[in-house]
This record gives sequence, structure tokens and C-alpha cells, in this order.
Amino acid sequence: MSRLRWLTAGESHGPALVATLEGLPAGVPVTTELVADHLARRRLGYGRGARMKFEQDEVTFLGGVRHGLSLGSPVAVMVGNTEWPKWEKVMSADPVDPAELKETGRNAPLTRPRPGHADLAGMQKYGFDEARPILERASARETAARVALGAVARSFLKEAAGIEIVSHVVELAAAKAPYGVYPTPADVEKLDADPVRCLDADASKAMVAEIDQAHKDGDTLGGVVEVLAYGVPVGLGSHVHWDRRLDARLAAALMGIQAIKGVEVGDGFDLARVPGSQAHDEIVKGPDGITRSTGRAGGTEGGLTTGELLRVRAAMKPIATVPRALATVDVATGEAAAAHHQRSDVCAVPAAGIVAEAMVALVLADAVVEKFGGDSVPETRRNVQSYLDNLHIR
Ligand SMILES: Cc1cc2nc3c(=O)[nH]c(=O)nc-3n(C[C@H](O)[C@H](O)[C@H](O)COP(=O)(O)O)c2cc1C
Ligand SMILES: C=C(O[C@@H]1CC(C(=O)O)=C[C@@H](OP(=O)(O)O)[C@H]1O)C(=O)O
Repeated sequence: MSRLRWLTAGESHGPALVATLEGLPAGVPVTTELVADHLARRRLGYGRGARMKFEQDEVTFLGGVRHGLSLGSPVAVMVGNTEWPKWEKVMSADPVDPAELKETGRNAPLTRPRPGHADLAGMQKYGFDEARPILERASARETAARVALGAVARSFLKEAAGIEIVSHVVELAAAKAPYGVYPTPADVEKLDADPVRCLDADASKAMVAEIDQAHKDGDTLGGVVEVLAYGVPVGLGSHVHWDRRLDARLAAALMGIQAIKGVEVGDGFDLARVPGSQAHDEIVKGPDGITRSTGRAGGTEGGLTTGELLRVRAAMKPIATVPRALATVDVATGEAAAAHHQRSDVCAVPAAGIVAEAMVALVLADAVVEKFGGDSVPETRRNVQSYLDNLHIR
């Protein structure tokens, strides 16, 4: 079963997020700069709120890495919130004098829960009278910790198995990129330079226009991201049990991202609308051995990777903090009210794509360690190579 374990902790306006990754082989190239680069990619994207501009992610490794290489011990990384001094009282771990709290101007209890966020159900479940203790952890600020670990996981994947991960935005509200165009690792620089991380220039313009309009309307938007993994060997995951199926593991990991409400593997829901003769990837003899004529399945069959391009999509709902505030009930008075609102993202679909890359990287790294083992990168690499060299059907 799974061999990599990982956890995150920390609140949106707390001092820092922390993340640990256990089970990573030794010898994975990891630096503060590598993690910071991926965190910077997550902050980008047209439609993000002001917080992304004035806050920085401060990366510190606390364990598991020495002189640029993983040690085989648990990796612990901290992502500091540079805004912490402003929130020190509001988010203090220790009790705070109410007078001092009042001075911050951030002491008003948030009693008007936002539809679409975790506010109301969280308050009901955890016994709080206001939303702050819930929204702090529900916030997608936490995804910075996942992206930090994802940066480590993808370095392992590349070194040990030659796997590379790319994502792009394929839909944003009504704007759509042409179907079936798959960016490769060579396109990443271009994608990262695009305001919405879309490869198609016309679609990108239409997406930006959608965001501008939503901004003017006091509204928010969602969209769809696609993640592609190149170089994935045949045989990760397994058909033998539901929780070993790689498609299930990918779906859970993607659905676990804040605001993701739908996941597709390959052509996903479209496959339900066509007959079998048009739904599957026929097996053909190519110049380099057995291959497929199409990539509809997205690189998995029976919960196992097929060795073809791995392709998954995730649908993000519009941001819950709608400036034109939605109807709610003030839980302090029981009266109808407008949901609380503070500056927030209009659209975070490009950022969600970077988070989705991280989640796919963590699932694949787990599956690689599970299948190939190895306590060091050279050992895992040898195991991968030997397995591929000895495949009896090719
Ligand atoms: C990168 C990213 C940024 C987000 N930014 C915001 C935001 O600024 N405001 C907001 O209300 N929700 C934002 N969300 C979504 C909420 O975190 C999410 O809707 C909330 O935690 C409730 O969870 P659920 O939508 O999965 O049910 C963001 C999500 C992601 C992935
Ligand atoms: C801080 C990040 O995203 C935040 C995610 C988020 C939410 O509700 O999910 C709400 C916003 O924060 P605030 O509540 O301070 O307005 C976003 O800025 C981040 O991605 O680093």
C-alpha cells in the first residue's frame, strides 16, 4: 500500500504553514529556491485578490534535506506568512486581552456565514459562534503547503522515473480552450507567462475578458484545469482493490482541493455519451512496440497506468466570497443578512492548476515508491529501469 505519507498544518493568517513528507528516498534534489519557484507559480493568475500581491511565501526547510539533497528522513518545510505581524493578536495561540484585540480592528465576530464556504457547517459542527475559527483552516492558503511538498515530489518523479507534470486552464466560465491540445513540458514557460495559464491565445483573451466582466459585476468565476503527466510507466496502481486504483487515488487527491467539485480521468463524462466503439483506445502495433491509437482513457485502465499520457481534469466552482454578497442568516440575531465579505479572489482557476499539479505529483510519487521501492534515487531508478527492460509483453 501507500508508502509516502504527508500532512499539512497551519491557518490562513497564522504565523506559517508547515508540511511534512515521510517515506521519500534519499538523494532527491531539493532546494529552497525550487520550492519558492513553485510557490511563486501558485500566486500568479489573473483574477487573484490583493493578498497575493502584498504577501510573500517564506520557505524554510526544517528537516530531511541537506546540501540540496533529501536525506531519506521526513522532509519538513515551513511556509511563513509575511502578513503575520498584522494578525499576531487575532490568531494568537495564547489568550489575548480583549482590549488589545479591539485595537486590531479585526475583532468583530464573523456571524454572517458565506454560502459556498465552510463557514456555517463548520460552526455548527465544531461549536463556534462565528466563522473565523473555521475559515482560517478551510482557506486555500493551505494549498501553499501542498505545493511545497508537490515541488519535492515532482523532483523525485523526474529523477527516479523521468516523469514530468504540466497543467493548463482549459475552461474559465464560458471561455474554452480548443479541445485535445496538450501542452508538453517544453510549453511550461509559455504557460506560466500567460495571465490565465492557457496555451491558446484567443481562449486566453476570452478568459481574461470573462474575469474583467465578473470583476465589474461584483461576481466570481470558476473553471476547469487539466493536468498531464508525461513519462508515466505502465503498471502504477492496481486493479485488485478499490483503494489501490490509481484513478481513484488521483480523483480523491484532486477533489480534496478547496472548491474542486468535479474530476474527470481522460475524456471522463464525455465517454458516457458515446458508444463503446468510440470510447476506448484501440491497441495497435507501433514502431516501438504496442501502443494506443487514441488517448481517451487518460492513461489508466482498471486502475493501472497504461504507459500512455496520463490526463486528468478538475472543475473548480466560482469563489464563494462573492463581492455582491449572497443572502445568509446572521447567526447572532437569527435575521436575514448579507454574507460577510472581505477582499478576495475573483477567480483562482490558474492557481488551482498549480495545486492540482502538486496533488498529481504526490499521488504519482506515492505510487512510484509503492511499486519500485528504493531507499535512494539511484536505487529507485535502477528498479524502474529493470522493470521496464524486463516487461515480457511490449
Ligand atoms: C487557489 C485557491 C484560491 C481560493 N481563493 C478563495 C478566495 O479568495 N475566496 C473564497 O471565498 N474562496 C477561495 N477559494 C475556495 C475556498 O477555499 C473553498 O471554496 C472553501 O474552502 C470551501 O470548500 P469547498 O468549495 O471545497 O466546499 C480558493 C480555492 C483555491 C483552490
Ligand atoms: C491566501 C491565499 O488564498 C486565500 C484563499 C481564501 C479562501 O477562502 O480559500 C481566501 C483569501 O484569503 P483572505 O481570507 O485573507 O481574503 C485568499 O487570499 C493563498 O492562496 O495563499
